[in-house]
Amino acid sequence: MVAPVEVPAAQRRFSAEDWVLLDAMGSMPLPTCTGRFLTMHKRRRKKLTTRSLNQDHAILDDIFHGQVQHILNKCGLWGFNAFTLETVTGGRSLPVLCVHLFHWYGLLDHFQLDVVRVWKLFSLIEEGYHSTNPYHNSIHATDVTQAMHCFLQERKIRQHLQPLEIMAALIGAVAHDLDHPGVNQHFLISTANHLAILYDNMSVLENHHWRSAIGCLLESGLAQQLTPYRNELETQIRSLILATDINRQQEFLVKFKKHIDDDTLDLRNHEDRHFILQIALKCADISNPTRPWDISHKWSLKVCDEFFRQGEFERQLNLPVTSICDQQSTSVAKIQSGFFRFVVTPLYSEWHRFLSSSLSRHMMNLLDINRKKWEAQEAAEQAEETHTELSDAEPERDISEEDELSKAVSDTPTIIDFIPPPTSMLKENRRQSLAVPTVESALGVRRHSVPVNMEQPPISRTIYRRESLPNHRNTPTPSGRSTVSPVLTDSRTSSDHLREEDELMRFGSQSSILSSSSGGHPKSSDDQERPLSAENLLPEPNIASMTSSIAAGRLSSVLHGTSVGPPCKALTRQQTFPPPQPYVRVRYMSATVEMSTCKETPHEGESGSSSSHSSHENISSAVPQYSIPSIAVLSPNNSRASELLVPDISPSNRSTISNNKREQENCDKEKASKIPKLAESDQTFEKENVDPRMLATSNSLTRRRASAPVSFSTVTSVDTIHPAGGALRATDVTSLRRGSVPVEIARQRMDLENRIESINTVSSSDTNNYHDHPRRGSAPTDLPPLKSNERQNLLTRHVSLNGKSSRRKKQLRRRSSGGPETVCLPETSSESCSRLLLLRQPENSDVLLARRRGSLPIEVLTVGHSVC
Ligand SMILES: Nc1ncnc2c1ncn2[C@@H]1O[C@@H]2COP(=O)(O)O[C@H]2[C@H]1O
Ligand SMILES: [Zn+2]
Repeated sequence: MVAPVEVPAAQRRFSAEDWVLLDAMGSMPLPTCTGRFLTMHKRRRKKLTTRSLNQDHAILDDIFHGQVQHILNKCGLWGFNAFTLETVTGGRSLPVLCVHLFHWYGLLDHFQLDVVRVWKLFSLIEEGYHSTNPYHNSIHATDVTQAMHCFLQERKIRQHLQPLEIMAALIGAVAHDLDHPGVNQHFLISTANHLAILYDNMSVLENHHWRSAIGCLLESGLAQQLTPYRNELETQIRSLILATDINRQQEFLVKFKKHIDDDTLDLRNHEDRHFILQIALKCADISNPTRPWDISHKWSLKVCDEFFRQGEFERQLNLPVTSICDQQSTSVAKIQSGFFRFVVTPLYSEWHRFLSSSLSRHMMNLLDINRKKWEAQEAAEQAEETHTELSDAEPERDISEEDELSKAVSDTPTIIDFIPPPTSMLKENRRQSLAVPTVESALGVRRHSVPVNMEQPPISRTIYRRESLPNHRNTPTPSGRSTVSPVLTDSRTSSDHLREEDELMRFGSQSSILSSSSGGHPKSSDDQERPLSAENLLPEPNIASMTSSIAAGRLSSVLHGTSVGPPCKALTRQQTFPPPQPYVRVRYMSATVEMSTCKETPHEGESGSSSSHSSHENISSAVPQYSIPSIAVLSPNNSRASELLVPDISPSNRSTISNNKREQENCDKEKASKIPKLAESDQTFEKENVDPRMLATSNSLTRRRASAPVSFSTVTSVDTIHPAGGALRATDVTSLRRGSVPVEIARQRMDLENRIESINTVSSSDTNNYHDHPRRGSAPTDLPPLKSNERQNLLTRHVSLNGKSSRRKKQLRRRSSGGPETVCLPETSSESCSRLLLLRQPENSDVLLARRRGSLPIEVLTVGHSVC
């Protein structure tokens, strides 16, 4: 073992425990590197219904040829059902459809392509989709490709299309979500996923999708057959897939609208054709709402299933639950109504204006029919909720007209829920552990475990804050108000909807302007604070993110600019799914993402990296050897890997997308590395979600940030459960407890009864002691006592991210992002823990309720309610 004292100054960031583990890891055999570069270690392959029979004896064919042919013959119709094709092809709908289309368009003949390689390409792509994703799986790729095929048939488009453009459009469509992990970019950023770091939080998924697509082209051998066209083909695929970033929706919509208004699109022009193909792919990507109801409905359920699954992961990780992913406070109908209205309708209206064909009319009709069905379902749900509330509500409490109005639109997600704010905002002061909220703010924009100390804009219930956003979007004005434009007010009537949409549009374009300009601004010190995420709160060269002691040293040298050993070319890779529990996280963070050929680590889709060119030089040597099955993207075996990573943007290629200023910027910035961002980070903070046992007590207590569990080295027995605040020393509470989520680390053994009992035994002096100390995180904060009607509001009002509120008894169900407000102290030598309940005296139950923040368990709320 290497003692810390012997470590050179440059490496002193490792703790003693790190060195023990590093030493142990150094002696472990390294797994074999396959050059795979994926969002997961393992991916369960789809299980075909007849696999057990045909695997061994090939006695059964999974493909029902007659039916397949029948469906393929009709694949130009909008009523196409990808699920049916998936069934009759025995789970191979993607390669079956794509090979058929390559034949149909004459691409095999035109480019003299080997059909076996073509089949291999699409098989690889199919394999690259996660069959475990409810929505982002290969059937979605089939569906989008078929929609793209329909659009390519449109008179306005097809007459000018070139074979290369058709091929790029089909490959772009089928690979546009390749290796999608089933969670959105926000989640990847929040958990500091290796992809988010690699792409500097910009179009993280889309960058990964297009690179994976190029990897498949190489691995299938098709790229070699297409040598004369490769640069152009890859450039187009890249540009098409990057356009599917939902964050760029407004950017494209505004541009498209303007083109149509000014009648400036000339499809004889290559640039214009490419722009229309980008729009076509965007439309195809969100085409499911415009399909016949039975198909559309199925997709809706699937996409919400995936959202809710993400919500559960967020809950498990003690992250704020994304509004549309929170099954406890939203519904499929609400999500669909919002998505249809705010995302699909604006884009499809323009698409219809452009195409002006029978297909576009048909799609608009179906969209309208489907939207009405979801809205009817949403209204029925709301009526039921109202009914439940009325029957449960106190008799004297009338629901005012205003309440009714706000209820009607209360929980429908708006555009802000689907099209997230610019990533630049996420980089700002993102802290969860903030100070004392006011009653007004709690009533206005509070949701879940987001801090409630938000500044309120002058217009009541105006949205400018949503969950997971930085707390200060804009520099406050001298009056302390945010300068962010009001986006949406809730006190609207149906006649206000048009105006509202205008406002939403304005917000959207603001978003994209902000987004695209973010990179141009010099980074303030605030900008440099990395977004809240599990790994960001880990000590940088933590053992958890190392693959070997050699790699650790190398990564350390990359991160900290030291010269320990030869330059390192490997970044570490973590498992995205399932998200590890905070305390077992270290176990999951072992696989590596290979950056061996990553001469530079470019990213596309967004500007914003201020990284320097030099950093890539540090990433250039041996690769930790791991076996990660799946598609090769950045493999050293890839003959053109360096070109792949630094796409050849020749002047001619550049012209392809020259009308897209943002992508040009991206090309210019491709040589920027992500590493300096890590190196710049503020080293004075510990990271969250680290294995608590690996943190020194003093560090963990003083540097604790945000929502991760905290660890204490204090050794207490499970028998010494402290009764409420009575045994909770002020120093424990104030210095130990920080962050906005519960601090459960060890097992929780105490049931609700115990807690209730404990509540009743808390003494006022202890409570006062507790409140005397600076508060951070989600423990109740000091608020003025509430009047009874305010209390009623707090108890029953549901406040959404949108700032919309309604009184919903339902919301009294669990709303926290974590478990009970307990502090468990893991022992170093045994498993036992003790818990400290941060409780209050019974007579202060009003205050308790008023102080409710997201992480407080609902049981405690209920207790408080019952003693009112
Ligand atoms: N029916 C739907 N309801 C809600 N969101 C959807 C629906 N269809 C598509 N989306 C979202 O729109 C996104 C478009 O890009 P993705 O396919 O990456 O991910 C998609 C989903 O997040
Ligand atoms: Zn998609």
